[in-house]
Amino acid sequence: MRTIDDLDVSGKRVFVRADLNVPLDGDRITDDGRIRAAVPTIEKLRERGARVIVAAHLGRPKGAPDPRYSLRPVAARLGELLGTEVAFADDTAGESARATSDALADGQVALLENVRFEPGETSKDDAERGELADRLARLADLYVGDAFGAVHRKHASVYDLPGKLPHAVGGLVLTEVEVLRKLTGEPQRPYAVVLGGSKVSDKLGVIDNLLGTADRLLIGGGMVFTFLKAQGYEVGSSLLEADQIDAVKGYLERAEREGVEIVLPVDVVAAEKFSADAAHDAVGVDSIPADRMGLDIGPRSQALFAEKLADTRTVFWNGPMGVFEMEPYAGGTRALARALIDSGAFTVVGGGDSAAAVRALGFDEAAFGHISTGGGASLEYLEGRDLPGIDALK
Ligand SMILES: Nc1ncnc2c1ncn2[C@@H]1O[C@H](COP(=O)(O)OP(=O)(O)OP(=O)(O)O)[C@@H](O)[C@H]1O
Ligand SMILES: O=C(O)[C@H](O)COP(=O)(O)O
Repeated sequence: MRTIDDLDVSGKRVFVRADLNVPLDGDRITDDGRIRAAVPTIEKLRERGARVIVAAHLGRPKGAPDPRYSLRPVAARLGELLGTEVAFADDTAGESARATSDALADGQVALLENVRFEPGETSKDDAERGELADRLARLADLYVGDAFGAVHRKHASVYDLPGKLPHAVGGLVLTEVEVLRKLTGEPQRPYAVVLGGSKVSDKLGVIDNLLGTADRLLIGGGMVFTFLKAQGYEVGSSLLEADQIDAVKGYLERAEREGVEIVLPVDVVAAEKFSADAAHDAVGVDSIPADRMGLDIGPRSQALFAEKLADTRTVFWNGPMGVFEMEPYAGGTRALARALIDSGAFTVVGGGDSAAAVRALGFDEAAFGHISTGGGASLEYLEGRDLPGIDALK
């Protein structure tokens, strides 16, 4: 793969696909880790006289403009971090984008509005994605793929656009891949993978593959309830992927056959509603009330998970153990991060919210082996799957 050092960027319009999918509270950015991670590549291109056009997605809007998912606040933060103004285009590939791109001088930076406001970005239809990629290609002379957190998505700006412009891989993607490679070769054992979070349907599928490589799989977060249901427990109004229950039963059987230990919570914090001030209690997994939802793993599970991690030598963790953004449900994630540090294992934490949780809960990032910007992307890399956003750069 060509890197940005192989490109002659001076005076050229360089399209950088970054992952700037940061958590927001209204229009306040609650963790800017992904923006910080995007800065070095942009900075390097600017220094070499490029006109940098940054594109990214935010959240999962439905292929149409939605002010809740505007990247405007991100443009402001990116400008602060770069120490220069970042122009903002009100659309992604329309008139504003063209005018903004045309107005850039050497060394200047612009950010386009959320690429997912365009239905072509996430379309399953090759022609529809191709049409958007054609419009994006007209904005630039060169393409740099640096959105590590989104390289597992076969999306127009990640997968189709590099085919239409001379392209290179960005520094963030290179760094991430270099670290993750350590986990795919011969990881030091015991090797544990901890899965949590809320993108349950996305991530349940990786388990089958992980059973072939990990010695131990610890399950927390919203992922828990499909497992509990598969074991015959009632889960109240917790997150549940009902159509995955049979698949999960299969994973449990395969794990048993192959001697991979799957560690599930023994208690959860069950709340009346999805709110910080809702009534909540820790209950055994066999007694989740029908009108409550599990929003964190409970104290007995925290102790169990710490015990199961104590002797590990390598750990990959993706997905918070609970809704850490609300203090009553942050205990599981806090305890897990502490247990990882105490284990002394080589630990990779992956994912936008997982990394944000580590920082929000006050842990020192240096206490972990690596904090990756990609959650789903890292998991798919570890599975050995083809990643469209990397393949397209080859
Ligand atoms: N039991 C639960 N019920 C509902 N939401 C949960 C639960 N446990 C955790 N979460 C939520 O999961 C979210 C993070 O999940 P997600 O799968 O997106 O992780 P991530 O680290 O951001 O990975 P990625 O980079 O793939 O998005 C958090 O916002 C957290 O509040
Ligand atoms: O948050 C992430 O993992 C990446 O930004 C990709 O987002 P997505 O899961 O909505 O495609």
